[in-house]
Parts: sequence; structure tokens; C-alpha cells
Amino acid sequence: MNESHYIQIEGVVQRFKTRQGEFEALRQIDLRIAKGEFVALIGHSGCGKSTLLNLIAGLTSPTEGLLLCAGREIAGPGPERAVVFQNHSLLPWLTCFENVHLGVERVFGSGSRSAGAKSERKSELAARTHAALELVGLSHAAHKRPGEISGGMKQRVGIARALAMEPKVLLLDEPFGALDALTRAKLQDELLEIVARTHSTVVMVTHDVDEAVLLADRIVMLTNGPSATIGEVLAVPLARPRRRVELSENPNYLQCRKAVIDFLYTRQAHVEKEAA
Ligand SMILES: Nc1ncnc2c1ncn2[C@@H]1O[C@H](COP(=O)(O)OP(=O)(O)OP(=O)(O)O)[C@@H](O)[C@H]1O
Repeated sequence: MNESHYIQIEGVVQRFKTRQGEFEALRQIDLRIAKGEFVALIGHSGCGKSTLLNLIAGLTSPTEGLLLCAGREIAGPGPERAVVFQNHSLLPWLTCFENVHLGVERVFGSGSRSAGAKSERKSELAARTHAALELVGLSHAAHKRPGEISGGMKQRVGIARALAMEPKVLLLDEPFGALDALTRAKLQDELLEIVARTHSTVVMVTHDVDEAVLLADRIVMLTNGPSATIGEVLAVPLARPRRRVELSENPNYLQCRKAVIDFLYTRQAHVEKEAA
């Protein structure tokens, strides 16, 4: 397997059947993502970012084209690809520990073991769950239910649940979109640290230009829909570890930021006016 082609998206078209007829959300998407790479998907609201992420997650299948992960066709969801949504999909009646444990059990649990092995397996599952909560700084809240913790903490539980499954690919759909600026910045920094430690391949949908430049190795910019496609791909030439305070005056940072803003608000804003 070619590690620079860990995720391959080849000639992908996505059409939806609607009451008004067929709607083409995405056309001719070609993208290759390397193992360990962090890719941000950015574009205006409704252009098709989530549609593309759902295809990589295997939650939907393309109308045309092909998606591969580690050389194998993506034919459905798989444990090697974990998704974190914007609205932390936690079960409200379970504690933080139990919410994370649920995912861990699904991936690593097994019903067909002897009683002795099973109890050891159980302790392993619990250890895995605790480690994930610790990674996102939530050990102290393991016993709390979602209704008893803040929005940022809930989002961290969602990230812990995804990380605990040890996915090769982390798919993030605006995971910090609903958070205040300070919590968002803190979680971005945590995500940078976690990804540096786990070497996960990450695809993250965002609306936020600064977030994309801070976190990503490459920024994939989608044109406006319908029939959205990749308008431009920008490599972010910033060394890691990245620290937001130092970056704010870094000429490469400012240049990347400008390029994305120019794409979104000059070139794509223009297309929007033409289409209207
Ligand atoms: N199941 C579906 N049936 C019909 N149309 C759909 C379906 N899913 C998405 N669409 C349409 O496809 C387009 C892309 O939607 P998508 O949710 O991927 O956009 P997005 O870029 O993620 O938007 P946002 O940034 O607002 O979350 C939109 O016009 C949307 O209405």
C-alpha cells in the first residue's frame, strides 16, 4: 500500500434524489490523503463538506467513483474510521465513562471468550476507556452524565470515544463549531497534541479559516454547490509543534490565511453572485 495514498477519492460524484428531481451535491472529487496527514475541508455552508466526510466514513456511498482506505474500497463504516460530529452524539442516560466504553466495547469487546479471559478483557476495555478520558483531560468527570457537564466537555467525550477506538482515521465534522472561542482554542490545542501523539490521519470539516491553518497540513477548498468540487488545495508550510501565539505573526501563517480568505470571500463569493 502506498502510504501517500492512504485515503483515495477517485472521480467521486454524489447525487441525491429529491422531490424536485436529482440534486448533484458533489462532482468529480479527486483527492489523495497520506497516512498521518491532517486535511481540513473548508467551503461555504451547504457546499458539500459533510457529504464528502460521510462518504469517507462509509455512511453513504457515491453515485459515481470510488473511495479507498488503505487500498480497500470503503463499502461502509469501519472501526479504522471514527467520526466526531458537531453535536456530540452522547447518550444522555449514560455516564461519560459509559459513553466512551460503549464505543470501545463495539470495537474491542468479544462475547465468545471463556469466563476468565472475559473478565481480563473487561479490565482491558475499562483501561482503554480511562486512558481515552485522560487523554482529553476528563478523568475527573468520568462518572458524570452529559446533562451534568459543559458543551466543551461533551465534545471532549465525543473525541475520547472516537480516540478510544484507536481509529487509523479520525473524521471530524465541525467538532468545535458549537463552542465559545476560548473553549474552541483549548480543544484545538488539545487536538494538536493528541494527533502528534497518535499519528492519526485526520480529515476535518470546518468553516473557520484560522482553525484550518492552525491545524492542517493541507487545506482542501470546495467551490460552492450545487455540483461542488475541489477548487484549490493549499499546503500549509508551518513546522510542528504549532503554537497559536507564535503563529499570529508568522508570515507563512498570514499568507495561508490570506489565500483561504481570498478563495472563500473573493472568488467563491463572486461565483455565488453569478449563480444567484
Ligand atoms: N440526503 C440528502 N438529500 C438531498 N440533498 C442533500 C442530502 N444531503 C445533503 N444534501 C444537499 O447537499 C448539499 C451539501 O450538503 P452538506 O451538508 O454536505 O453541506 P456542508 O458543506 O457540510 O454544509 P454546512 O457547512 O452548512 O454544514 C446541500 O445543498 C444539501 O442540501
